[in-house]
Amino acid sequence: MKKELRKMGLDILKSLVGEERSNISTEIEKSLYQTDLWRQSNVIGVTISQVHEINTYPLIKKAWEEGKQVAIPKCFPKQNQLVFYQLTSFDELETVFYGLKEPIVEKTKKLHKNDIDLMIVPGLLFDYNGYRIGYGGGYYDRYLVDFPNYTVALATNRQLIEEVPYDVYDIPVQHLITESGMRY
Ligand SMILES: Nc1nc2c(c(=O)[nH]1)N(C=O)[C@@H](CNc1ccc(C(=O)N[C@@H](CCC(=O)O)C(=O)O)cc1)CN2
Ligand SMILES: Nc1ncnc2c1ncn2[C@@H]1O[C@H](COP(=O)(O)OP(=O)(O)OP(=O)(O)O)[C@@H](O)[C@H]1O
Repeated sequence: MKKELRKMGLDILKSLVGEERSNISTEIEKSLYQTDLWRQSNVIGVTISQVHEINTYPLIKKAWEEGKQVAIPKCFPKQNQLVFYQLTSFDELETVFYGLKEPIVEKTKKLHKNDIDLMIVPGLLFDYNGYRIGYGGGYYDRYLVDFPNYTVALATNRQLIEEVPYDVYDIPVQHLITESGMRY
């Protein structure tokens, strides 16, 4: 079930191309910047987007411009664990498995969970209760168990569906922002 939905979510993201893709990204960004979530957060946790994902590069640049700190995850696959590092320049990234870009440990400083004010959680499909389908690593579900601050996801309206099946360990996101604004 989750597997088919994962493919569906991935297909939706991959179907976004050209001007439509950039318009959606811009609308999502504008909505995010208008929220208190963004304005009141000094440290933003966010992934380095891949080509088919909602573009996070502009958000990262905007955060730096506004004097915010940016925390980027690195995967530790053996424990399925994420650790966040403070990125101050795109030169501090390296490409790892699946073409994922991650912070270079030697060039960046580790950030503690409590220090991240707003976590932008990636996902492929979402429902109205904040349940999400991710890539299946369970990385975020594990990380968010004792995450004390705010969570938000960015997606196109097409990634928002009636109901996502969830398990006991799934942690819903608190907020979802699409090209129509903050949906919840
Ligand atoms: N840009 C970006 N970076 C990101 C994420 C993301 O969604 N987007 N992540 C979001 O979480 C984390 C990486 N997520 C990952 C999720 C799964 C696998 C993985 O190894 N998948 C296996 C199948 C796992 C299984 O089904 O048990 C595979 O593809 O072989 C790797 C990384 C952190 N960085
Ligand atoms: N808190 C947890 N403790 C132990 N195992 C977990 C936990 N959360 C998730 N898992 C395991 O991780 C695997 C993947 O979970 P799931 O399918 O929900 O991933 P996902 O939400 O799509 O991925 P992600 O959280 O990385 O975006 C599951 O097989 C589950 O057993």
